[in-house]
Amino acid sequence: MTDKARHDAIISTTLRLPAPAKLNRLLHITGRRPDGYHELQTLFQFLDLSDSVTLTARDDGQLVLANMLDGVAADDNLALRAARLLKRQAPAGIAPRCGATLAIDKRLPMGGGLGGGSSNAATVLVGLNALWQLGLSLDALAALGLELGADVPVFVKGHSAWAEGIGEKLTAVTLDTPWFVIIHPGVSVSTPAVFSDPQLTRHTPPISMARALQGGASTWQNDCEVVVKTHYPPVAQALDFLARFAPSRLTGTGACVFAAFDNAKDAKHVAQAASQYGTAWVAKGCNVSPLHDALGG
Ligand SMILES: C[C@@](CO)(OP(=O)(O)O)[C@H](O)COP(=O)(O)OP(=O)(O)OC[C@H]1O[C@@H](n2ccc(N)nc2=O)[C@H](O)[C@@H]1O
Ligand SMILES: Nc1ncnc2c1ncn2[C@@H]1O[C@H](COP(=O)(O)OP(=O)(O)O)[C@@H](O)[C@H]1O
Repeated sequence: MTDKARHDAIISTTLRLPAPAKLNRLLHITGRRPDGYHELQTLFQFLDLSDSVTLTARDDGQLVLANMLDGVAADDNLALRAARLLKRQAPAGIAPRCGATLAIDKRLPMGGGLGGGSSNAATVLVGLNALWQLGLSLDALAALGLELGADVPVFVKGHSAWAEGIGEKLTAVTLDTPWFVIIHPGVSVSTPAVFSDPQLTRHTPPISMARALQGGASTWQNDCEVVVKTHYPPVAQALDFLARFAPSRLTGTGACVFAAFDNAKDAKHVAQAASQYGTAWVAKGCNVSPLHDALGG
């Protein structure tokens, strides 16, 4: 098929894809790099709780955001930035006609530690790679995604992972898949502010992946928790509420907190009782990202 025939075959295509949330089941900060970024060890897991991203191919070469997100300028929107970045990788013959309209149906709280923005970006990279038939590997897309944010590669790769570096050195792992109650305590936590806090634990001794997995969920900690609890009392209150039922943790730099349950019934019961602590969701952990499920693995 010529480049033009290939392109003509796809211009009327629309893909509606999930952009799932993630949890950091464990998050250790093990050092600080000369560029100010922090070295991490983390266990990423996806949730069956997602934004939805609709990608409609267009042949005028334009990249258009169909809807704006509150407080995010179009040029800063990670979904649009991902599309622009990918378009620059298209072969010269078809690049001028690689266009798309992007519509984001937001369910995930922004800046909540669930990685929604990074996930939107990853879904756009993976989805437009398919729509424009660019044939880039997941590894190549993950490397591109890292230019947009430390969390983008894991969403591109699409499997629960042990991550090191700034979150980009990924080893796929299989974790337990409990039901989670996730609470957003209604405050906004700034990731840069947490990482620049003088009180942050920055030198947790690195552990091996095997040891982290052997220890199991009861041993998993988040090094950002102390600082975030101190500055945001509603986060501390939501953690204390969940801890009445099961071990509770912060995800990422917050503000969302979570706890794991064996069954949906118990999780729903706790979520219903959580209303005074914020917005609560019940979601199941998954080892394969809903994005990759939707694309057929
Ligand atoms: C720490 C995590 C864990 O998942 O937190 P959440 O953002 O999900 O809460 C992430 O790695 C965050 O990833 P992401 O949100 O993509 O971060 P970026 O945009 O790359 O960085 C935002 C800012 O956080 C700081 N930062 C981020 C990651 C890191 N490993 N070290 C850092 O010091 C830097 O100040 C950077 O300017
Ligand atoms: N498509 C997007 N969805 C969500 N947030 C976005 C998006 N594009 C840019 N952002 C910005 O990225 C920040 C981090 O968003 P998000 O990934 O949802 O949270 P976190 O990094 O805390 O897990 C938001 O506060 C917002 O300003």
